[in-house]
Amino acid sequence: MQTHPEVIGIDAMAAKIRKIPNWPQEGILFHDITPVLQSPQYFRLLVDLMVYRYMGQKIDVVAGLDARGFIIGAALAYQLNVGFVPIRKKGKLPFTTIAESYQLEYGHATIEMHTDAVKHGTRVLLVDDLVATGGTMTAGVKLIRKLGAEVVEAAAIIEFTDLPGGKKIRDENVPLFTLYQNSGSVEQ
Ligand SMILES: O=P(O)(O)OC[C@H]1O[C@H](OP(=O)(O)OP(=O)(O)O)[C@H](O)[C@@H]1O
Ligand SMILES: Nc1ncnc2[nH]cnc12
Repeated sequence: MQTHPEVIGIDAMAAKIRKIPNWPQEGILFHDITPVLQSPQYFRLLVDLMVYRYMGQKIDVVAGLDARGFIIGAALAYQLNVGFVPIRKKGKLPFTTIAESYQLEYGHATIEMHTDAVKHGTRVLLVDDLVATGGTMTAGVKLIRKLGAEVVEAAAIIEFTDLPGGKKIRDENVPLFTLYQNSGSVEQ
């Protein structure tokens, strides 16, 4: 019998995202991207799909949101041949910072950015793994804009369609690009 190689595509990549019910708290269906990152084929697909989207868009810098946005964002920045800026959870950056507090699906947090990370007019691509309520991504947009830079687009692997994150980001006049959309809080 003939065997067929696994078809590598967005649907197959999405199927690799592991769903953990009630983590980190009751009622949350946690979407764990580590199986995607562990696979050389799917990690490459994920980064390459974003590289092809942004390679002609005159991106000056990729900003990644703590912590999973660092993994995708740094690989993307390397391939686009631009710098990488980490937007970190409060208290981790050593130089002068600006801060923004926000709510997310399972709590609240504050993120910070170095004041010299971007300049007026810098064209920034903002990256994370997942958009749920959009609180984290929107806080990132606000930080970048406080420094006078432009958010060309916000990009993530997953967008939850049953939460208002996508709308919240687009209401800030920031285009949102996601590879995969699902009703995140409901077991499929
Ligand atoms: O759209 P939102 O409701 O804001 O949720 C999305 C954010 O939540 C997760 O990060 P988390 O704060 O759990 O941090 P981690 O990456 O350090 O786990 C995820 O990686 C996004 O950054
Ligand atoms: N359900 C979820 N899974 C993974 N990361 C998240 N960030 C916010 N909500 C999340």
